[in-house]
Amino acid sequence: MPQNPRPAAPARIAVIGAGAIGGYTAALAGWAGLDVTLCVRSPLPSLTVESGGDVRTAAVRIATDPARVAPVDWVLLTTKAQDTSGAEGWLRRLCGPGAAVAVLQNGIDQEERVASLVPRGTGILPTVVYISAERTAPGRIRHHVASELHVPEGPLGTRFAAVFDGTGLRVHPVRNFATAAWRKLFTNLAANPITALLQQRIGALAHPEMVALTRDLLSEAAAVARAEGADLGDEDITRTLELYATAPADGGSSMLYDRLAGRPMEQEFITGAVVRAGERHGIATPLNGMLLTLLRAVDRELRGEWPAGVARSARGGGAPPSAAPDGA
Ligand SMILES: NC(=O)C1=CN([C@@H]2O[C@H](COP(=O)(O)OP(=O)(O)OC[C@H]3O[C@@H](n4cnc5c(N)ncnc54)[C@H](OP(=O)(O)O)[C@@H]3O)[C@@H](O)[C@H]2O)C=CC1
Ligand SMILES: CC(C)(CO)C(=O)C(=O)O
Repeated sequence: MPQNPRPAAPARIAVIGAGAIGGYTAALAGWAGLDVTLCVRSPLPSLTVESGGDVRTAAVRIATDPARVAPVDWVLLTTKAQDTSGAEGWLRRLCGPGAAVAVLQNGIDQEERVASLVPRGTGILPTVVYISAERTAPGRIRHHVASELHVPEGPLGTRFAAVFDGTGLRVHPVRNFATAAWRKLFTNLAANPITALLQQRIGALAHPEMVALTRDLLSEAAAVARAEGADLGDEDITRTLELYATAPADGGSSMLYDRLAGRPMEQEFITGAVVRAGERHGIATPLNGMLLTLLRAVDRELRGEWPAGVARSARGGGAPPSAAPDGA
């Protein structure tokens, strides 16, 4: 028996995406001594995270080319859901034998989104993200509140929780993951579309009219969630309203940040997931449907797909055409 066995090598982690969630989770893992490679689409000199008044540079290696990375133990996929297929090059290089991918994305179909993009036999861990963070500039992340992930109970979830033990990121394996995913979706169904459409922060949801609208949106979604097999009830609606009421008023949502930065939004995977599931079960979702239609209109503008003359910017900031001239 050797007298001084060598300590086990730190787990090798690759995080795909250097946005709010990727940047924050990569930084926590790096500060805890894990071996972290941050896989980026847009090159960055470094990554800095601001949390609780502290500003620190993350201890991560930054990679820009999938051809130059080696297989790791865990891949954290943190792109927006609509960018999942664009990450295939990274996934195929990073997933060797024994590797697993944790999908840190909002919505309900995380596993299905990734299954065809990874080598056969790669473990896929859908992951519910309870973190509020914002990319304020390239390579600069502001952490607002919370550092929790929920994963399905089982060997993969246990392995994942063990890797992140002591990093500050709390990983909770949960028995009924479908319910956990829908419960998280509830927290997005009002916050994300409403903040993005209004371009206002979470504090906007505190007004009594917004509370009533949120309750109606979530009641509609609860019927769909139950039809999908999730165990959600009125207490989940109340819990979500409490969450909004106690969230920092100046926090936002990932959809608001996309709108403000002019990036495509995730509406098809959040509001769209409810509307599509409602259609499958013959359950009407008029409020969510209306939000989806409005979000799609904004998204077309963000993608530059508006017919000429229709975009908001084309109307300019001047007086409407019918306004009477000064002094008339
Ligand atoms: N922000 C939040 O508070 C929360 C977000 N979520 C969810 O987490 C997920 C991630 O959100 P968030 O971190 O906010 O998103 P961001 O937009 O902040 O970050 C996404 C990152 O993915 C990168 N990316 C996209 N495609 C690729 C690619 N092919 N290769 C490498 N990087 C790529 C983007 O690169 P580029 O810099 O080039 O745009 C960007 O840096 C979403 O599903 C969101 O809904 C969940 C809970 C809270
Ligand atoms: C709004 C929040 C932080 C959860 O409530 C979120 O999940 C998001 O920004 O997408």
